Amino acid sequence: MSTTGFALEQLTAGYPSRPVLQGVTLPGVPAGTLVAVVGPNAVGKSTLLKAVAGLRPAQGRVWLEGTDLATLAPRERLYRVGYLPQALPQSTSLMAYETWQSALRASRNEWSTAQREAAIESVVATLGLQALALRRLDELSGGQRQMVGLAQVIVRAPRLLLLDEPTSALDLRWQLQVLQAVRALVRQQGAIGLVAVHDLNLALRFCQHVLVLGGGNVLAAGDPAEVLTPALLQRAYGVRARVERCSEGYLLVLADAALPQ
Ligand SMILES: Nc1ncnc2c1ncn2[C@@H]1O[C@H](COP(=O)(O)OP(=O)(O)OP(=O)(O)O)[C@@H](O)[C@H]1O
Repeated sequence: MSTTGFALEQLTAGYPSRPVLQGVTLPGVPAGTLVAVVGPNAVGKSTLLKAVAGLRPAQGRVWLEGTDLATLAPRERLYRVGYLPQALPQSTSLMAYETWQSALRASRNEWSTAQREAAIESVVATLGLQALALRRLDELSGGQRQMVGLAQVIVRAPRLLLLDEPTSALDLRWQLQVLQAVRALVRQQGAIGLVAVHDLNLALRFCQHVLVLGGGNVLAAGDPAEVLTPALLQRAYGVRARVERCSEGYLLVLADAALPQ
């Protein structure tokens, strides 16, 4: 399997004595697509993102723009792939701006100083982070630190963004602002984004593709509006749920009851 976009072929990953993902396959997702990775707690969403990032040993293939990522040298993989972990960035006395500079020094050292500053200004404007740039990380709230961490990933302009619950600490406004910005960036740059999220309404609203994990493999994948049906939600999460179109025209998941296990 080879593709101009992104694909997974028989990806198997886990931990010693705990296999988590067994042969996950996701056929070609076109460039410019934001993919929601969803599924219940402990199903392996973070493990999948770490394996794709090259941070967990894995078998199988991860295709990006026709290249099997495992064949790349670590530095080249770092250039192409940006990973935002689920845990918030470490609190340090560095200013947000300095953390963005150091992210660029680590992964874009071929860029001139002017290019790096332009990239930082662009991400600050896109995410609306003007008020945070000169603040120290150890003085920021959890949500503010999450936005600084996201900017560290985006500023490098990776071809593949792996974002593990990037909105978990954000209020309603910032959830929308961040996912709107990520969707627009992925589209404009012809990149690929994989976003692990619990909020299926965000997946329905912002993602063009959804990968539903269950039992170590893919339960369903495709257009979120077609995949996230009440039957699938019952199977994946053990809930009785409705999917209804709101007055603004968006599909919304309404979970009515947890079913007995
Ligand atoms: N470092 C580790 N060592 C051993 N097992 C681990 C480790 N990290 C995660 N696991 C296990 O791997 C499985 C998948 O975990 P993972 O974090 O990928 O799930 P997840 O779908 O992201 O969950 P959540 O929605 O709760 O964040 C879980 O059973 C978890 O306990």
